[in-house]
Amino acid sequence: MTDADTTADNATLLASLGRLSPQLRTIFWPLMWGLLSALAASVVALLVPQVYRVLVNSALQPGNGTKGLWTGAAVVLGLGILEAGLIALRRQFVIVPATTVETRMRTGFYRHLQSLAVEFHDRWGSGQLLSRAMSDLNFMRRWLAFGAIMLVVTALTVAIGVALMFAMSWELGLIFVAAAAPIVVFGFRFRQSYGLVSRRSQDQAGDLATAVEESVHGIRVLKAFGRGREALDAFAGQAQELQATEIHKAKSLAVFSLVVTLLPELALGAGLVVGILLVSGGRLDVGALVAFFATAAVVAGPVESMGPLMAMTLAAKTSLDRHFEVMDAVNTIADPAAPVRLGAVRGALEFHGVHFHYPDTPPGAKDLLDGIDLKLRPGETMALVGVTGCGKSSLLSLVPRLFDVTAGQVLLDGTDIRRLSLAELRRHVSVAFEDTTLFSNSVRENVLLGAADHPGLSPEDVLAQALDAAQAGFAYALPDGVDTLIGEEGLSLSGGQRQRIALARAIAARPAVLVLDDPLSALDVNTEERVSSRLRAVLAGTTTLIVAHRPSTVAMADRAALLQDGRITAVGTHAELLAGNEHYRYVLASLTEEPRDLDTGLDDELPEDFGTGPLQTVQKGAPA
Ligand SMILES: Nc1ncnc2c1ncn2[C@@H]1O[C@H](COP(=O)(O)OP(=O)(O)OP(=O)(O)O)[C@@H](O)[C@H]1O
Repeated sequence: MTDADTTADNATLLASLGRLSPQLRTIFWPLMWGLLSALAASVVALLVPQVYRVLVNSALQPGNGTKGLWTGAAVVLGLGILEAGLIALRRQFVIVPATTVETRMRTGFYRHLQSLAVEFHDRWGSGQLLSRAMSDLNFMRRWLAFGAIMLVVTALTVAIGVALMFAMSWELGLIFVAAAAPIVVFGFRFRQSYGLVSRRSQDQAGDLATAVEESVHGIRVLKAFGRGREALDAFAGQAQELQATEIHKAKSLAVFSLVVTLLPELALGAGLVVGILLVSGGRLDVGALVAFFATAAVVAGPVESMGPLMAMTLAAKTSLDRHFEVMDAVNTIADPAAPVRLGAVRGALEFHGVHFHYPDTPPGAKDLLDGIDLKLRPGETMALVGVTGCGKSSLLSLVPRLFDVTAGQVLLDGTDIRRLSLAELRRHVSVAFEDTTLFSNSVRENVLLGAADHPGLSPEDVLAQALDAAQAGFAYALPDGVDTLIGEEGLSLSGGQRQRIALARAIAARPAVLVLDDPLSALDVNTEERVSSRLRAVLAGTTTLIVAHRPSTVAMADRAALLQDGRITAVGTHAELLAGNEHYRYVLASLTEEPRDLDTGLDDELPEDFGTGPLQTVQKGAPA
């Protein structure tokens, strides 16, 4: 569970449920009609005992025959059919509005997740987000369509039923209420304890979902290291914790239900004795006594269902609290109030006095980036070199504003990137990470994910050029060519193939600034050389900042910058730095030429019809 989860919202029930009101405004009338239908069904159910009363009293009158009996039976049957029809009507009224609210809230949740900064996603487990997006909203819908309406209707049914009982006999009414009062007190205490345990269970279910998600993702590592047993043990432990919570939950619900069922039964027993005494004393007629017990039977159902309905309402509160915990998370990386528009971008990138530390850095600790000054000329390729963990990836993540600087500025063509809209910034800046993420889509859709319209170039041209530049021609030889499904639910690609698709994606966006976080690490030296030489041509007009883990990657850059102790301590050509900087030589010596995930590139032969014409160079801002 994350820190964020522990902020268990202590908002009152009404305050939490009240947050639904903006959603309810648009579905107010269908919901009202649903409520009225349910209420009418209850009133009809309460009318039946009154018919019994008339029936019994008239049937017991000497000489009345059976005529009234049949009429009474027909009325009871008619009321029964009416009640069933009204219940069906309630379902009809609420089903569309409730699912509409659920869909709307789920879409809003997804939109909000997309907009939240990486820093938020670092803190929250994916299972927690998944369970909030799916099961919590699903539960909220069920509560809205059934629980909320039935709670109101149940309370009103009990109130009307008790009033009718008092009207028939205040003595019997008092006995029933005497039994109902402890239920209210007990119900109130139950509300508090059940709310806590229900929250715990929902959080634990979210953690369990995270565990499943992580082990599915990491199945290769778990298998390769033979850690399946440990993962299973850890999972079983978590599952048992959830089981214990669920048992606790079920037990407290069982105790509540016991009290709620037992007390009315005791009241009915006592009522029967008192009722017979009243009838024999002539203070109550037999019809009223029968009607009283028939009404008590109708009201007993709602009284018994009060517990589960209250519990459902509390769980719905928990679900809503969990939903709004995410919705209330502030987007720390947002558009400025009045964004500056850059127009044509040259691609001059500058880090000016940049400081940065992650949000979880202890106070007083030295910044990870401690005053970075670095200028990249338009069209220049700059390699970023430094020992492992010195902050290279972190520095790169500042350019597309995955994180914001904590001090200083990152400037694009002299403008602080925080003054641009995120959409504009990310149109100009494209990224490829070492750790590639491909979506469950075709190669084409993955590559063209961020591709903008380019005058004079069809999407097919952009795709072909990007695949060529990334030396990812193997895509044409896949079973369905570039329409082959890849990603989690598609064809498995090698590490190097994935990297090249991701690189093609970054290139297809044809950005002014390309940020590459060691995107060639999984390639063998020969393939890397081919990719590098194509990249050099393709990136001729694109400013590129590339993290290099291998000397060959450094060699393709115009200049290299050395990141050391949070600062850029040297900038120059590879040859200059090699000749004049000891730390640079030390870092380069520690870099390996071996790819971490060997990808031979043997499958890279291009189909005959690919790339036979003069290949166009992807130049920013101008059609090739
Ligand atoms: N999201 C994060 N939250 C908190 N700390 C982080 C986060 N990402 C990285 N760090 C920490 O910041 C430091 C620098 O990490 P970074 O990935 O930027 O280094 P790097 O130079 O790119 O390393 P490498 O060469 O091994 O890829 C590390 O100590 C790392 O643990």
